[in-house]
Amino acid sequence: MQVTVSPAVIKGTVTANPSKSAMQRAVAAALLARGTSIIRNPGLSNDCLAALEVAENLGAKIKREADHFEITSNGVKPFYDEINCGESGLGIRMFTPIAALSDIAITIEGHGSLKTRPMNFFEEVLPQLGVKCVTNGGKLPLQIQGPLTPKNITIDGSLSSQFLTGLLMAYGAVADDATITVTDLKSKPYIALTLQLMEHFGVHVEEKNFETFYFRKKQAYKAVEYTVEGDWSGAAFLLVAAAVAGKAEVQHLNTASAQSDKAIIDALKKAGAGMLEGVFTVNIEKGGLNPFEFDATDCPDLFPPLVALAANCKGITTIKGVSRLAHKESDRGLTLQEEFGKMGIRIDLQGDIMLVHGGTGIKGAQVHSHNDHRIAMACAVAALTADGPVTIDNAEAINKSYPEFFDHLELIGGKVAVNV
Ligand SMILES: O=C(O)C1=C[C@@H](OP(=O)(O)O)[C@@H](O)[C@H](O)C1
Ligand SMILES: C=C(OP(=O)(O)O)C(=O)O
Repeated sequence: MQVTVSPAVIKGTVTANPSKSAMQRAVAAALLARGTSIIRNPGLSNDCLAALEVAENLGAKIKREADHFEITSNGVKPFYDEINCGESGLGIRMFTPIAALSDIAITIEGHGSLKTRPMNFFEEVLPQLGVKCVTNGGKLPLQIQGPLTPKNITIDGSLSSQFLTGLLMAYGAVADDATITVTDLKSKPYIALTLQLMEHFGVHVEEKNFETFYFRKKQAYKAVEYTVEGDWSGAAFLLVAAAVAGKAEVQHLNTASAQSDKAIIDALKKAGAGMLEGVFTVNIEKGGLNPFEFDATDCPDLFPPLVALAANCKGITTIKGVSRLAHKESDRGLTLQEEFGKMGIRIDLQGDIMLVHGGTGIKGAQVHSHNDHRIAMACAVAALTADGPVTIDNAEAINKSYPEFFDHLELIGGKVAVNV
């Protein structure tokens, strides 16, 4: 799909889409529980749909109602010997240890960008927990056979927090007096979200300094009701759109959320945007547009909207944490540099630092998403203040996390044309 976004003034009200990070975790917890869980405000992005399909293949019965999903489970009891996690990094890294709770040999597949993302972790860690694991040279497909037996274990958290999320979720179902110790953990708030979700489903973990996670006694996930929060990661694009091109109200955003990407608020304040935060609503309008310094090491998904913001701020914005971007849907440091370069914005990559030379004028151009949803959305936001239309090739990439994105952009005044 090719989409053209033209310069426009932003004005309007929009409701944030459901968080795929929260939804995928809730689906996993509902699978691990015994009984029927109700998931309200469910996400329907590709990553969420993949999680629902994996949960079904691992034994859950899923019923879709008008405004919620009912997930009935009796724990992990695989129906199939293969699961497919689509393109979701969280999906594969969370469901692999969960699938390993069963003693059935399972092949774990995915497609698109997931095929190139590193999975060596499993080969190194799962055998220590009694799980046979073979990867394809550190990539997909994975062949595993459990059952996973929790032990005191030390893991490296520097590549991704998602592996730890998977182990925590799986330990939650079976561990009795076992500790996971993690060194050099990145993306810590995502672990806070995991622990919050587990607590909601009745499983408590004793966490210290995000270094040790102790499971004191055997617990069981409980089937409960859960409402998926609005997504700060997707909303970040709408908030930046308003901050550079007008004003907007974004609803259904929990300003006390554990979501990592709530940190977009800090960056917007630094850049001088006018902001009014309610409990579940953010009002935002164009302000200063000053260059800013920001550390995105623990909220790497904010890089693309931050670059769209920085492109509009006159001067050099410094964003730390580029090394976290190499293994996302694309190598995001490089793809941002390449695609914003086409729009006349210079980006320098200096080790872990990104320098965005903003305020030099954004040019209309033809850009490519590299099959990366956040690159497509960042280019669309940059288009709002460009000197002409920006045409985005492979714009359907947005479906991975935010299928409603172009509709939402239009709702607040964006000029969007889908080219046939
Ligand atoms: O747990 C999650 O929901 C996620 C964790 C982050 O990954 P890393 O821990 O690899 O940074 C983030 O980039 C990803 O989009 C979603
Ligand atoms: C990196 C992302 O997701 P995941 O790692 O779950 O595929 C993302 O949504 O930007």
